[in-house]
This record gives sequence, C-alpha cells and structure tokens, in this order.
Amino acid sequence: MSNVLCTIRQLSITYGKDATQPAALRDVSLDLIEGERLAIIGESGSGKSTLARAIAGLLPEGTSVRGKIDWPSRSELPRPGRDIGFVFQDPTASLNPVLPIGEQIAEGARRHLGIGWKEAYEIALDLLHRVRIPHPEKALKAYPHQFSGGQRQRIAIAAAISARPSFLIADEATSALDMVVQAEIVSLLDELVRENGMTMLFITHDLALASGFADRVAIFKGGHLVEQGPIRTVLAAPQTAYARSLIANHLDLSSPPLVGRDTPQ
Ligand SMILES: Nc1ncnc2c1ncn2[C@@H]1O[C@H](COP(=O)(O)OP(=O)(O)OP(=O)(O)O)[C@@H](O)[C@H]1O
Repeated sequence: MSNVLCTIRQLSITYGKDATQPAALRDVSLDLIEGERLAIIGESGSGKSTLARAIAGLLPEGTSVRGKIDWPSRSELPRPGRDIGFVFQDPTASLNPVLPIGEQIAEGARRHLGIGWKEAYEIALDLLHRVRIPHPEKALKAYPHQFSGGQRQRIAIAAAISARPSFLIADEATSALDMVVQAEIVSLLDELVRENGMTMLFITHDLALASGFADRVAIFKGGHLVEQGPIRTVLAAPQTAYARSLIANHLDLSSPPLVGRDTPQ
C-alpha cells in the first residue's frame, strides 16, 4: 500500500477572478496512496469539496489554480465517471427522478466500459445485490422515489461504481442520513472499497464517523491543511491545537468507533 496515486503540491485555489476573494485552498501539499481510505475532515467552508473538485478536474471555469496535481502512475488524467466515482450528500441530486434505477446504474457501465445494455443490466443487478437493495430484479425497474433515503444512497453508490472506477470520492455521503443508516452506509462503502481494491477519499465534518474507517486523515481549516497522518496517530497524539480541539469536541475516545476495525493494533 505504498504506491503514490496522486501528488498535490502547493495547491492554492481561488474561485473567480476577483483577486480580493479569499482563497478556498491555500498552499496544500498532500499525497494520495493507492488503495488507502483517506478521510478529509474540516468544518463547513474549510475547502474539502474544493480539494475533491480539484483532484477530479471539476473546478468551474475561471477558477484560479496555483500549484500542481500529478498522477505519477498514470499516462493520462483520470476521467470523472470512469476512473473516479462520486457519491454526494444528496442522492436525489445525483439520481434522475424519471428514469428507472436499473437504467441509471447500467448507463455508467455501458457508456464507460464499452459494453451493451444486456451486460450493463447484469452489472446493475449484481450491484443492487451488493448494496443490499431488497428484491433487486424488481428494483431494476423502480424509480428513485420508491426507495428510502438510505436505500437511495445505496443506489447512488451502485451508480457511482458501475464503471468500476479505481478511485471513489464520497463527499459528505452520509450527512443527510440518521446515525444508524450513516453507520450502515459507511460500512457498505468500506466493504465495497476493500472488495474492489479502490482508493477512497472520504469527506466529512465528522471525525468520529471517519475514525473507524479511514487509514489516514487530513484535517482542513480555513483552506489550510493543518494536520495529516495515520488516523490512529492523529487521534492518539494530535500535533496541532486545532486537531486537539476537534478530537476533544467531537470524539469521545472512550466510545468504540461507529464501524469496527478488524485489525486492532
Ligand atoms: N463555486 C464556488 N464559487 C465561489 N466560491 C465557492 C464555490 N464553491 C465553494 N466556494 C467557497 O470556497 C470555500 C470552500 O468551500 P468548500 O465547498 O470547498 O468547503 P467545504 O469544506 O467542502 O464546505 P461544506 O462542508 O460546507 O461543503 C468557501 O468559502 C465557499 O464559500
């Protein structure tokens, strides 16, 4: 687990051309390691989604970008949708309300894997099983509104990985869900990422949620990367006052993480 997937160096990002606009990210340097689960933690507006958009090449036109993002093991930039899958906070925004969910999941596989609809629907069916949607055969033909919020997020996850991306970005993917469903979705993501050997960027404001799941953590504040390291090291011995306060305020270290780890150290 030591190949570097992506190197980010001195990355500064300002939206729009207005030089007086505060930077959304300032001088961020960070490596993403192949196969790892990296949690990006920070309060609202700290630059987490901006980092994800920059990595995925999805910043809006006119954004000023300084610094470098390199993919050392790739000959071309990863393609969003094909090489990078996304799961967002609100599954209703990523699912089309008037298309059956089977078609929506199959479409990613068909378009990006160069296969026909029949094979793509087989992938969709398999994914509906894997994300544990009840009666998957029937569910293929159902519409998003026929599912619960947690189920819709499972369907959005299936759609995000149907083209078999090697890198998955989950941006506040569980924030809109209640705690029990949050833990289920995190556990599902954990399972899928392990099974598919994906690298994952897990963006959240919830350190407790990330603590049982991520390998490493990067903590952002006001566009700065204030601390990064293996999650256990950061939790046990935070180096900055900000990380210490986050841990003190948001994480009761005496309680077990929401998702169990199989390899206690
Ligand atoms: N498209 C945009 N145009 C202008 N400013 C933006 C845009 N997107 C984000 N910003 C600004 O950039 C800063 C960082 O925003 P960003 O969405 O990256 O933070 P975040 O940590 O992901 O926040 P949240 O947890 O609320 O999603 C904020 O000040 C935000 O207002």
